[in-house]
Amino acid sequence: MSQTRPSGRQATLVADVAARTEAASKVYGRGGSAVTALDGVTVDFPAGAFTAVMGPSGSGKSTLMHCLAGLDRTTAGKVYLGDVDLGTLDERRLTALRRTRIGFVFQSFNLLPTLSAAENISLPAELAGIRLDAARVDRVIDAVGLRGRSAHRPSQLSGGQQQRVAVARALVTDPDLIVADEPTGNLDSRASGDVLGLLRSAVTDFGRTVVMVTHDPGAAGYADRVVFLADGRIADVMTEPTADRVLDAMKGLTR
Ligand SMILES: Nc1ncnc2c1ncn2[C@@H]1O[C@H](COP(=O)(O)OP(=O)(O)OP(=O)(O)O)[C@@H](O)[C@H]1O
Repeated sequence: MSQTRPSGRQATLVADVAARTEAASKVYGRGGSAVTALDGVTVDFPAGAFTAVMGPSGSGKSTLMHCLAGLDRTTAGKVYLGDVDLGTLDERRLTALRRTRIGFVFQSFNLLPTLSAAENISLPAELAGIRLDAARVDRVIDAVGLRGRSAHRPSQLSGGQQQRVAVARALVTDPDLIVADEPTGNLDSRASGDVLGLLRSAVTDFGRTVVMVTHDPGAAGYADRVVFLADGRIADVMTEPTADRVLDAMKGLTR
């Protein structure tokens, strides 16, 4: 992957905050077997920016992402999506918010094998009661470079193409927040570059907000800023990251 900073990054970030945590803590288990995965994390995710979350294995990246996206709840502290305090929502409302306001991209693509690419893209929106016209789905398919593949099932697509379907699915509802958990973990460097370029473009060209967990300094180089976690706490925040600077910062965390 390129060691230089990809072009297209915004020089200044917008002041609005798409999501944030305030003294968020998450403890799994109880008593002697309790594990503190997040330990008082306060962090903002600016709207219209691409933030990477990095840190050593077990530092709390996935836990932070899951709490931010309403897939899990904090033990203490608060998580906001825009002005909404997720802790005040019951399960039904939290599910509705996830479906309508958050787009997800996972390492394992999570596509339904019996559905076409186009159906995989539109199904979550339809489940959330969002009407999508065919032209909109076509536009998103074009944007991820899959014109001519929309009738293909996942098994008829490469890994990189499947992940592009997943990115299109995350984009199609114009969500307030796109969370990506190791989106390039199963891809070769070329397909990784394609997917990261799409996430970058979603931010630069369409004003979306992306938060991405990654182990890859090259992938973090596509972001506007990198939040580093260590032992469930914020260890550092880097703006205008390059792969080399990220690598150095990671070495500092694991020493
Ligand atoms: N469901 C769970 N039950 C108990 N402990 C958990 C659970 N999920 C995570 N943990 C623990 O919480 C800590 C943080 O885990 P988390 O998965 O958030 O870290 P991570 O930084 O995403 O790690 P990795 O890079 O290895 O994916 C770890 O010590 C982990 O073992």
